[in-house]
Amino acid sequence: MTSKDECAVKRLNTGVTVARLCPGLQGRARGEERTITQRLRTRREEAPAARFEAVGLRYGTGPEIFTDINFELPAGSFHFLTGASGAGKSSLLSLLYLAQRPTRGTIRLFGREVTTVPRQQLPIVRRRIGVVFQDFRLIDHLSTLDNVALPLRVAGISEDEIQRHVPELLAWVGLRDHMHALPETLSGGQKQRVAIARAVISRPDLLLADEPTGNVDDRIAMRLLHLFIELNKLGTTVLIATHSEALIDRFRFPRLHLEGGRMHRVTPVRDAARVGFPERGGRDGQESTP
Ligand SMILES: Nc1ncnc2c1ncn2[C@@H]1O[C@H](COP(=O)(O)OP(=O)(O)OP(=O)(O)O)[C@@H](O)[C@H]1O
Repeated sequence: MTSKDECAVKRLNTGVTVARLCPGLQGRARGEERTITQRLRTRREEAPAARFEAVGLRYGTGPEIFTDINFELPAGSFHFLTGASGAGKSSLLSLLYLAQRPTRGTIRLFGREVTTVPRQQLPIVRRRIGVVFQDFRLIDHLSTLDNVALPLRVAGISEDEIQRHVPELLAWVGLRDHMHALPETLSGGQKQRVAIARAVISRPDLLLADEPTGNVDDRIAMRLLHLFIELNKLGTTVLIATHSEALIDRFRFPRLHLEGGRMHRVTPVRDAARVGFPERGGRDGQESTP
């Protein structure tokens, strides 16, 4: 990472800059930002970003990996998703981004029942979701810049806007010198940052990230977390699947923990009294003292 990139990443704490960098889609044009207070007021009236009711899942004829999952992601919330390897974190995320349907139960996204939605209507819901996949899923023949620009191009954002925002966001995540590189020439950590930039560039309503800091060092991991937090302050509901105790300990966000096919809500002990009560921008978790 160059020193210019480092300065850029430090600016992430402002939030205002993230709003400028990630222009968003559909009615969230630049210059039309709602204030945090307006967002808070609106959020109270918003349906939960996601709601699972008695959800079960099995692959083929295998055992049920989820027996009875019930939980809700309130609009604008920030949660970590934890669980031992094989507990079902990636499977839960795949239900949330509609890559598969549950064996039973009901899933609502943004207030809409999606379990039975016809397949051709799924892209409308998916467009509101940004995903950072554990295996990145970059498009091999597209450069870093083109991979990240993809959601904006699909949404019909002008090339002018794309050329203004994408390079700046890439510089922020430390990829200024790799904008024209193909994925095969990037390290695991660099690919991960491309995947993150692609997921956040459209300022989705719901951001799902599967081990988004698994391939980077602690310093960059903290910076990427700040990017998610700033996005969350702008209204995005965030769910991050992670094994990283460093992240979980350092940031006092509530945890959804998968174990034995069920979901358990874990309230950060240090912050137990405050969880659920909006504070500093309405988040129910904040970074603890480093
Ligand atoms: N496509 C699939 N077909 C069959 N079984 C699967 C499939 N995907 C996952 N599983 C099984 O479902 C269970 C949950 O897997 P999943 O990958 O969701 O767990 P995880 O918590 O994300 O694990 P990790 O932390 O190791 O990434 C495991 O037993 C796994 O073998």
